[in-house]
Amino acid sequence: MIPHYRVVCAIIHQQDKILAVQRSENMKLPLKWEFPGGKIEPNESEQQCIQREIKEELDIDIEVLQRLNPVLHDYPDFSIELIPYTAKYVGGDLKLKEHAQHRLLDKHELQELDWAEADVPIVEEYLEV
Ligand SMILES: Nc1nc2c([nH]c(=O)n2[C@@H]2O[C@H](COP(=O)(O)OP(=O)(O)OP(=O)(O)O)[C@@H](O)[C@H]2O)c(=O)[nH]1
Repeated sequence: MIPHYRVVCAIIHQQDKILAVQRSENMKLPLKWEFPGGKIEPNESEQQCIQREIKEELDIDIEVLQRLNPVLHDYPDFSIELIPYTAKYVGGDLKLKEHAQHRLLDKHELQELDWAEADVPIVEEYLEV
């Protein structure tokens, strides 16, 4: 059986821009772009998970806004349920703890990135909102 993960990610707005982060070479899905987030731990709510992961990975504070539709995706060696939330940047200086780089993008630039496959439908749905 391949592992299945429940992963929460945040589409974070900072003024008119949206934050995207690039996975580093030594992570799974190397150099793919994603929304920051991570696996839900036991006894943790989705909202607690996203707050914790954003603090750990980026050291910024966010306000969680709206849950969007989850995506089920099968990668060759694991499967995920990826649950996106929109969120607003509230404060703190962004420090990348795990990722290779970050970009703040206009909405129309999002589709230019090489997204992790599970994120593609999320970007598409977000652009329709
Ligand atoms: N955080 C996040 N993970 C995503 C996204 N899209 C996507 O396929 N994933 C996958 O979901 C998995 C879980 O995320 P994670 O951020 O906790 O993974 P991790 O650092 O523990 O990876 P690792 O197992 O290599 O240490 C990762 O393998 C990642 O590739 C996304 O938009 N955000």
